[in-house]
Amino acid sequence: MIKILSAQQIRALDAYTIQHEPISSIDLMERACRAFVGWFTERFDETQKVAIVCGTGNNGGDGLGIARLLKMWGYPVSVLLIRGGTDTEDFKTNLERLKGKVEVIEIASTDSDLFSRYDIVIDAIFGSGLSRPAEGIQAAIIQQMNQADVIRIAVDIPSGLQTDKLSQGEIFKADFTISFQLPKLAFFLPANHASVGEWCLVDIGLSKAFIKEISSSHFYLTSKYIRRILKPRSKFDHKGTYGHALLIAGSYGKIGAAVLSGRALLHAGVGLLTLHIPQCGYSIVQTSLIEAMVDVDAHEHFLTTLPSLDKYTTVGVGPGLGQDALTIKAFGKLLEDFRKPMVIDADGLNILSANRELLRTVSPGSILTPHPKEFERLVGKWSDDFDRLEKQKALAKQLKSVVVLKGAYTSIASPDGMVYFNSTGNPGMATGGTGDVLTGILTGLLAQGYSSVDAAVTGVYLHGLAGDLAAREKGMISLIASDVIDFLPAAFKKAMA
Ligand SMILES: NC(=O)C1=CN([C@@H]2O[C@H](COP(=O)(O)OP(=O)(O)OC[C@H]3O[C@@H](n4cnc5c(N)ncnc54)[C@H](OP(=O)(O)O)[C@@H]3O)[C@@H](O)[C@H]2O)[C@H](O)CC1
Ligand SMILES: [K+]
Repeated sequence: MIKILSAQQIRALDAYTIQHEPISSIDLMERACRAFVGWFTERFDETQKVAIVCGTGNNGGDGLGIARLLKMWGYPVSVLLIRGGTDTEDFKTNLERLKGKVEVIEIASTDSDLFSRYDIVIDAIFGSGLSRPAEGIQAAIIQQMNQADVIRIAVDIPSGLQTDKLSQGEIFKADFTISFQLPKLAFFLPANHASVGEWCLVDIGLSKAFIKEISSSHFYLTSKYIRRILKPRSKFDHKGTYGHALLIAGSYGKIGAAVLSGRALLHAGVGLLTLHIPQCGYSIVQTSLIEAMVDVDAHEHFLTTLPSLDKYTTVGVGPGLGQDALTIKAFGKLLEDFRKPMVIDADGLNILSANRELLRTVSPGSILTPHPKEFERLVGKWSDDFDRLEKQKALAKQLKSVVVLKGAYTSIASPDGMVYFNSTGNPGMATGGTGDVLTGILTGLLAQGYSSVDAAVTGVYLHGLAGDLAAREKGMISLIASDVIDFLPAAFKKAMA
């Protein structure tokens, strides 16, 4: 997985690389400029008229170097320079190198058609050195860039966006952000999507030894990391090796949630599956999930009783459960009696929110899978995405469990304060039942003996990967939860290849 470092750590990484490679800072900047231009020239041809808006720090220095290289590549490029703040040495060097090659226009005020003659605007005003909201002429120019009818590309991080803190004021709204070597925490927070756009990393050869050594509590999941976790099967394995899961789900009119979750659970590789459902679901489940055993509740419509629990490796509970008073009672008894890690989702989470005394009976090592609304019921309102992240970490610590907060970059908080951001999935998955599918996958992995954190990161990754494979085949609009299950085998194969 890829470490997500703070602005301060990135500066330390810079300095370490310069010192130990060794490489001069201007040559490291040149490497960054080349990496950016490599990305750019693959996507845009020389007919594009380019404006590069530069500040006077190293982000601006990057912009000047990029201008020189693009000019060499034959692009019609101009530099718009905003003075203010100290000129860094590398900025000055690159300004010197630009003389006589590229037009540099110093701008001290905005006028409405500043960008009307360009096709692409590259933002190199501020990078990871931003320490306060953009103001004055910088803020006005950023606003002007955002209003122009151009393609907007940010160098390293959109100007005005803080790397790892709450951002305020004008922020550049990039269509693309080309970031050096490592992603920034800001990229994973929902509120920043409009500013970051589609981001990608370019390698500028920063010290791998330093990155290995430095500690971080935020990570970005990669296929390589997931591959290392997934365990291949061995010849002498048998059904028992892969656990016996109990799935408690479904109520009258919502038996589908139990079927979706059960199907996903089976495809996640569990050895045996028993579904506990109300009587109204008996023939539906026996017909649609022939590989699963069924244990029927005493009630016709919803959960009121529990089977004996000791033969089950793990329990998944919540999809389509409902919140009848008798269900709440049975759920409370489940938490009391089943003292092993379990997966709690949907109405299981809503029952916890409405009966907070039950929170202390959640078995340590469990996995909770709220979407933002369920999360708000659990922890209350948050002021911004950073506050939400802190609440997620705090809940994971309080329950000694893993909290999976579903969304564009689903985040997985472990009890020890680590947070993993998922790298798969797509908006086509915002459709009924995909949460039930995730619950099934997580329960299936937990039943096979994966640790709660490994089951959560792997399950979330595979769930999103299956959704990506399904979207590639069927498009995002028509994608439904069953498609995610259908592509789960391909996701496992791809992740283990
Ligand atoms: N390893 C790498 O990732 C490399 C990154 N490079 C590039 O370097 C920038 C970071 O450059 P830096 O000089 O640290 O800072 P910025 O260019 O982002 O900002 C310039 C200065 O602006 C001042 N500042 C901060 N906030 C504001 C504000 N709101 N208004 C006005 N001025 C502001 C601040 O100085 P102060 O003393 O005023 O705090 C900044 O120093 C990184 O993003 C990359 O693009 C290297 O090129 C190669 C390696
Ligand atoms: K920038």
